[in-house]
Amino acid sequence: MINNKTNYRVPVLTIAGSDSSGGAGIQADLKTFSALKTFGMSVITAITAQNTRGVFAVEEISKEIIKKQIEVIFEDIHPKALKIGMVSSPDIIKQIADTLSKYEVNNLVIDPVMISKSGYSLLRTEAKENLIKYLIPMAYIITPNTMEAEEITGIHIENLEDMKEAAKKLLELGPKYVLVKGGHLDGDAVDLLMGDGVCELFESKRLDRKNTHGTGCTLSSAIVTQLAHGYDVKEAVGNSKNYITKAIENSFDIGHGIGPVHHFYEFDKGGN
Ligand SMILES: Nc1ncnc2c1ncn2[C@@H]1O[C@H](COP(=O)(O)OP(=O)(O)O)[C@@H](O)[C@H]1O
Ligand SMILES: Cc1ncc(COP(=O)(O)OP(=O)(O)O)c(N)n1
Repeated sequence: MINNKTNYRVPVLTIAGSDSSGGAGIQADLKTFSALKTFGMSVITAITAQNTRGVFAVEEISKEIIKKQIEVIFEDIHPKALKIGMVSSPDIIKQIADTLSKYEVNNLVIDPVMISKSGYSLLRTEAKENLIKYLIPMAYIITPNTMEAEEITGIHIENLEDMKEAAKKLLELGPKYVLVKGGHLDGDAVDLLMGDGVCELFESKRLDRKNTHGTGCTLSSAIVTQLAHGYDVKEAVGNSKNYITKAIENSFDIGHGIGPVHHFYEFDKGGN
C-alpha cells in the first residue's frame, strides 16, 4: 500500500510525550514507525496518565535527561528524519532547540501539539512563545490542526481560504512547509500543504468514526517515515494521508472512550 522501499534499518526519531493508553504520543509514533518499515527511536519529554477517556495527569521529564537522550542518540544512530510532538514547557523547548542545533538535523517534522481531543492542555500557555521562536523555524514541515494554526497565527479558521491565509502566516515563522490539517472542519477531511512554490490539497472523505485518538501523532510520524525513505514532501504527505485514512477506517473500540486508530502490521516472513 504505502511503498515498497523496504529497509527496516532506516533510523527515525520521535521527541514527544508518552500516552499510557498507547493511542497517541510516543506509542502511536513508534507503532507508525514500525508499520511503515523504519527503525524507531524515542526521546520522552513528559509522561501523561492518559486513557481513551482523557488525560488525567502530566509529569514533565527533566530537561537534563531530555538533552542527554538526544545527545546519545545523535552521537550513535543519526536519524534520517525526526518529529517533535508534545513539548509542554518553555524550558524543555529551549533545551531541545539548543541540543538539536549541535547536530545536522534533516527532515524535522513538528507537530505543534497543544490540546488533546479530550480537552487537556499539553502545552503550557507560556510555552507558545518559545515554540514559535526556537522550534518552528528549525522545521522542514509543521503539521498544525486548525485550532493550533489559529492559536499560533491569530487567524480564525472556518474554511479553506482561512487555512491558506493561516498557512502563509505560518510560513513566515520559518519552516519550509506547512501542512494545515482540516480534520476538525465540517465536510471532507482536507489538508493543505504550502511552501516553497507548493500549494496542494490532500483530500479524503470524512469517515464517520468515533475512534480517532492519535490521528495527528500518526500522520506526523507517517510523514517522518516517508521523508526518511527518500520521498519528496508531496509524496510523503500523500502517502501519509493514505495511511491515516486507512488507519481511521480501521480504528476500533477498546476502552470506554475515544479509541485508537489501527496500524497495519503485516507478518513479514522474510525480507531484510
Ligand atoms: N473523521 C475523519 N475522517 C477522515 N480523515 C480524518 C478524520 N479526522 C481527521 N482526519 C484526518 O486525520 C489527520 C489528522 O488530523 P486531525 O485529526 O485534524 O489532527 P489532530 O489529531 O492533530 O487534531 C488529517 O489528515 C485529517 O484530515
Ligand atoms: C502524549 C500525547 N501527545 C500528543 C497527544 C495528542 O495527540 P493527537 O494525535 O493530536 O490525538 P488526540 O489526543 O487529539 O486524539 C496526546 N493525546 N498525548
